[in-house]
Amino acid sequence: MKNTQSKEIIAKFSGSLDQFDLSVDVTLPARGVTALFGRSGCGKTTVLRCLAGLSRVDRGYLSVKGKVWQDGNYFLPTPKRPVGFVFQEASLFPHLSVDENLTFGQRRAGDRANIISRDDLVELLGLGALMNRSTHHLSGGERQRVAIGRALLSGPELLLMDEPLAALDRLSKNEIIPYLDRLFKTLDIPMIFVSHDTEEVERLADHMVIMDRGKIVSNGLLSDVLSDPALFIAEGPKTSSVIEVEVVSFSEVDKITEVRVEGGRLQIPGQLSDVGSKQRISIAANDVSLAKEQPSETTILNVLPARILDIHLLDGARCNLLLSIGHQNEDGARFLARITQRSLRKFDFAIGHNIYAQVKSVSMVGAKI
Ligand SMILES: Nc1ncnc2c1ncn2[C@@H]1O[C@H](COP(=O)(O)OP(=O)(O)OP(=O)(O)O)[C@@H](O)[C@H]1O
Repeated sequence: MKNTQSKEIIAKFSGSLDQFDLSVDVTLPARGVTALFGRSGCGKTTVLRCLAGLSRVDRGYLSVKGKVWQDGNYFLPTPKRPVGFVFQEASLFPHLSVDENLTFGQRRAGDRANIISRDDLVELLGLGALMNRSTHHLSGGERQRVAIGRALLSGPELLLMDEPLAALDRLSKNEIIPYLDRLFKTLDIPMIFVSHDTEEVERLADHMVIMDRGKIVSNGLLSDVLSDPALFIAEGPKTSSVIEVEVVSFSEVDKITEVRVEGGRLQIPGQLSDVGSKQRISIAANDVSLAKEQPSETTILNVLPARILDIHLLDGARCNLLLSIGHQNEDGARFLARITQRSLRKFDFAIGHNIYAQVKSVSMVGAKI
């Protein structure tokens, strides 16, 4: 296997597969979770299959953390790729217990290095009480926890997950996400998961890639991609932006948490977590309204000085505005506001204007280390 200087993942796949045209050229981080997002049929699973070596296009190149897995002359076959693959439905061995399923994964590792000890994995995934159980009677969420554990014990250098939570209902998703969140933060390998669900992406991903019709249309930090006003995902009714914050204080009197964001501060009802901790919050574009002057009397807790960085007209009556917190420069945390085009005209809002953003509600997404 050849080596290259790049320590990231470089993936270039182009060609036709069963009449589907794929044209992907992307560089992904070597650590953390990347969400692969896009409409049904845009090619997400096909990209995962190419990464795993299960599909082969005419022109393919893949290097993972400095090792070339394929290029014009060389193709590392699937069984030799150090990849953990998790599918939508956990394909556990029904005749084996949870413990034995994990052992099977461990055997696959051969002489590949452990990326996590079995004990730590069992602890982080909360599998201790399930070890002697047959896989027949596990819940969907439990099955997926075992499947992810088994994949990670096989010593992968890349973890690929194809809609691992899609078969679960909302309650089961809410149950499994904290386990995955804790686990993923401890792993030093790149993890790529396909998802349709922005809530799960906001919670688990650090990086986001958006596909459309076999091509990559956006690739970057989760917060940057989610706040791109021109992307099709910013057009939906539930569009929201994700911002990293630090908890600054909690008022026992009125139970309000104050957090610091780039360029300002926000107040959030309830006790979020310990002072000093890093968190991730989400602001729905529909919950943001704009004012030209600072409103003198309002019940809204968060009225933020902000600058308009971009305006994107949507079909119909509405538009998305990209805002940056603060009036002094454009380095503040960025988020989207959704207003009507009538209001845009009435107040004559334009790129570069300083305005006041009234944020009606902020929701906690999860803890970030
Ligand atoms: N085995 C196959 N034979 C023929 N065409 C296929 C096959 N698998 C996928 N395709 C086609 O390739 C295209 C991309 O499919 P792919 O499964 O990669 O999309 P996707 O983004 O993962 O979709 P979804 O979100 O619905 O799972 C689609 O047009 C699909 O119909």
